[in-house]
Parts: sequence; C-alpha cells; structure tokens
Amino acid sequence: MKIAVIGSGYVGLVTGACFADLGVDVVCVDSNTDKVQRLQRGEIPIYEPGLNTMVEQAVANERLQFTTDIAQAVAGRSIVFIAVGTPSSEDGSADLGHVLQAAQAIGQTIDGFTVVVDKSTVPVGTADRVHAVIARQLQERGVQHAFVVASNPEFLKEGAAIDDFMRPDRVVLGLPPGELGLKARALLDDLYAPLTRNHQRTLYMDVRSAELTKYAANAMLATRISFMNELANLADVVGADIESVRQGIGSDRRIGYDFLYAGLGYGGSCLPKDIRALRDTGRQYGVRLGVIDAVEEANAHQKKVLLQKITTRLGEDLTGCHFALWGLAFKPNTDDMRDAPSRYVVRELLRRGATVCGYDPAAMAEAHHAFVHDLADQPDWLARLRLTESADAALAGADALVILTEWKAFRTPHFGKLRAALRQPLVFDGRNLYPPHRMQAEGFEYHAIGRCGPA
Ligand SMILES: NC(=O)c1ccc[n+]([C@@H]2O[C@H](COP(=O)([O-])OP(=O)(O)OC[C@H]3O[C@@H](n4cnc5c(N)ncnc54)[C@H](O)[C@@H]3O)[C@@H](O)[C@H]2O)c1
Ligand SMILES: O=c1ccn([C@@H]2O[C@H](COP(=O)(O)OP(=O)(O)O[C@H]3O[C@H](CO)[C@@H](O)[C@H](O)[C@H]3O)[C@@H](O)[C@H]2O)c(=O)[nH]1
Repeated sequence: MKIAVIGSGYVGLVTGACFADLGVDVVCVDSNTDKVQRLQRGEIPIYEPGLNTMVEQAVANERLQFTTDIAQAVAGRSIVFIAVGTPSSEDGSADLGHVLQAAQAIGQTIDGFTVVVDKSTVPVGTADRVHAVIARQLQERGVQHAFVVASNPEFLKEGAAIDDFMRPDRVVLGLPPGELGLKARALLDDLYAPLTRNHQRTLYMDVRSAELTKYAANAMLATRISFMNELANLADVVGADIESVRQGIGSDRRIGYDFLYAGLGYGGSCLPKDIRALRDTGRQYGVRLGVIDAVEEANAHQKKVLLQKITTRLGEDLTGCHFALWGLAFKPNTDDMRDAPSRYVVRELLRRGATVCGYDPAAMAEAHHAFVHDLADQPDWLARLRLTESADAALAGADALVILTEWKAFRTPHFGKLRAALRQPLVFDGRNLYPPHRMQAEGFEYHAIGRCGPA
C-alpha cells in the first residue's frame, strides 16, 4: 500500500514513521524546506522518544521518504493524510488555512481514486469544506476523479506518541455514506489492520461525529484537569491533600485515576487551542457551552497560582531574587514549548525584577526560541534569563527552586545537594513531585499545589 502524509510535524511524522514501520510505502510532505532537508539528512526535528530509530530504519528500508513536492508525493497514492497544523486564530477559532491549502494542492494533483483522510484536529464541517476545495480544483483541471474525504482524528500524546499510535485505544473513522464511503472504509481497514486486528478497535461513524469526537475527548481531559485544579486550590485553603483526594476518587472505576493531577494548568499544542476552538463552534451555532467556558476560565486562573504562592512568600517585587527553574517544556518527554506554563511563569518572574536560570532535559533549543520570541519587546528582562546545561547548574545561588515540568530526572533528587546548592531551602513545585512530609523532614519549606494548606 502507498500513502502520502501532508505535514511532517508531531502527528504527520509519527503517522508516517509508524505506518512505514508496519510495511507501508510512505512519503511525508512538508512545506517547510528546512524541516524536509533535515529529515532527508536523517535529523529528526522534534524530540519524541523512539522516533529517531524508527525513522532511520524506515528510511533504510526504503519505506519512508521526505519531500516538499506535494505533486510528486500525492501522485499514485490511494490514501492521502492531512496532518498540518490547525492553530488558534485571534478570535479563538481554529485557523484552517493550512488544511485548505493542503486540500487545494491535493485537488491540483490527484490522478485517480483517492481517500483524503483528515488527521488534523478540525471543527465540525471541515471535511465538507475540504471536499468542496478539491472538487473545485478538479473542475478547474477539467478532470473527474472520484475521491472521499474521511475524518480520522488522532489521539496520540506527545512524549508517548509512538506507543499511542501503535497501540491505540481506538481508531475513529468518520466516513461519508454510500459506495465511495465503503470503498474508503475497505482501504483504511487494510491500512489500520496491523493496529486493530487483535481487538476490534475501529469505531466507524459519520464524518461530523468523528470531527466532534476529537474535541469532545480533549475537552473531557481538560475538564478533569480544571476540576482537580479547582479542588486543589480549595484543598490548599481547607488544609486537605489533593493527592489523597485523587486516590480517593480515582479508585472509583467510574472515575479512574488518569488526568486527575493538579498542577499549573493544562498547556501544550492541543488542549488550550482545542478548547478555544470548541468554544468558538458553540458561539457560531449559538449553543451555550458553559462547562467548556468554565474549564478555560479555571485554566487561565490556574496558570497564576504558583506565581501567587511565590509572591505571597517573597513579595510582589522580586528584584534581587534569583530563581532556579526545573523543566520548561509543557510536559515531560517532549521539547514542545507551545503554550507551556513556563512561558507565563518566566515572564512574570522577570517582570517583577527577578533573575532566572532555567533547565530542561530536552527543550533547551525550543525554550531559547520561545523566550527570545516572547521577550522580544523586553530586552532588559531577557538579559535576566539564563538557560543552563544541567539541573545542578541551574540551582547555584538560587533563592528558590521552581519546578514546572515533571521530568523523571527531577523526581528523586539528592536532597542534601539540593539544600546545599540553594541559598535557602525553598521549593515551589507546580507538579507536586515530592511528598510534603518528606520535604519537611529534609528541612525544606515546600510549596506545592493543593498539598500544603494549613492543617
Ligand atoms: N501534537 C499532538 O500531540 C497532536 C495530537 C493529535 C492531534 N494533533 C493535531 O494534528 C495537527 C498537526 O499537529 P502537529 O502538532 O503535528 O503540528 P506541527 O506544527 O508539529 O506540524 C504541522 C506541519 O505541517 C506543515 N505544513 C503546514 N502547512 C502545510 C502544507 N500546506 N503543506 C505541507 N505541509 C504543511 C508545517 O510546516 C508543519 O511541519 C493539528 O491539527 C493538531 O491539533 C496534534
Ligand atoms: O492529570 C493531568 C494530565 C495532564 N496535565 C497537563 O495537561 C496538558 C496536556 O497533557 P497531555 O494530554 O498529556 O499532552 P498532549 O500531548 O497535549 O495530548 C493531548 O492532546 C493531544 C492533541 O489533541 C491528544 O491527541 C491527546 O490525546 C491529549 O492527551 C499538559 O500541560 C499536562 O501537564 C495535567 O495538568 N494534569
């Protein structure tokens, strides 16, 4: 089987590499020439565990190639995935510019029956728009090729992307009715068979339901996080421990343990933008989505909670204070800085006059770009930020350690060394990495989220 994947970012590259690993002939396309050249040289532009080796093997086995030439990529391929970005527009709606550009290029090049599969996260009704763009291009070319636009939302998580892709909880296929839909289903069933054949994991539905399923999944995850964050804030005030509460409710099988960790609020390239896009869909159709509104509002508040703990303890004016930051990426096992809570915390610390030294095991280059971008208007703030090559180096002479990402490497520090490196034993933990009683026994003043309220 031969497929093309348009967009070679987190989703496109993982999709391409995984299918190639399963024996499919894959060409990955990207409009970013630099990215494609790096991929062609064997460099992986993102940090994603296991991806390097998988891409290397697939390329060596001549099952995976990279190009900027969409026409060359799409020709003769019966399945074409769209996996381009759908970032937030200014008004919160999903910007479909890249998706519709990809659709146009597909319409300009397909040369036979093609299943166009939308893997990007897109609002309900987008498949119809993609269909219309392709149909118009075919009409302009004066050719008639049958095609289907299917929705196949992707549920992988960064940092665990390969495992999520290869062992999906489910494969959602949104297909149009009729014979062409059935033909597309047969092709996609073949493609996904290695991932689904041992357990029936494919859920077939209409296209709009598939599109909405993706937003519903992310909105449910975000709801759980915001719910726990609000309860953590309450726990702080009433003297309860949110970790005990998490275990207390997670043990109910109807609730489960996942996605109940309180922290700095959800970030990343998906949850924030998808919540905004879902709200926009509600607005467009005049439907009240009160829960979703509240989830976003709670998240906006949660971003500030750790900073409030810092300023309550050290004062609003942080001039002369030096902070060590552990973790900059929006979550562990990725270098992704999109909507990372560290971007808010760093800016606010600098705004209050502090100096900051940050470290992340994987995101140093991305963090550098992100902070240079964020602080372009404040060069004197930027001058007070330093990124350093190790967790230990970040600590030297700091008045406090601030933990922003729960990398494994931070979970079991040498507490004696940590105490010795800091000017005072003060830790602000936005990820609740350590048991408060242990920190107390080790002589630290420990501020976490929902764990250290007045008993
Ligand atoms: N990142 C995730 O964990 C994740 C998981 C599930 C779904 N999604 C969704 O998948 C989509 C892609 O996300 P991502 O994180 O992979 O984005 P990304 O920004 O990492 O990658 C998108 C790529 O598409 C390329 N591109 C843009 N327009 C193009 C065009 N017209 N032709 C060819 N290439 C083009 C860009 O250069 C970029 O390399 C989004 O809709 C996102 O919401 C992302
Ligand atoms: O209990 C939790 C779990 C997560 N988070 C935060 O939530 C954000 C998102 O985390 P996660 O969902 O693990 O990362 P993503 O890679 O953004 O994956 C989400 O977004 C993807 C893109 O749509 C979907 O495919 C995935 O299913 C969905 O989990 C991060 O800031 C986490 O720190 C918490 O605060 N508490």
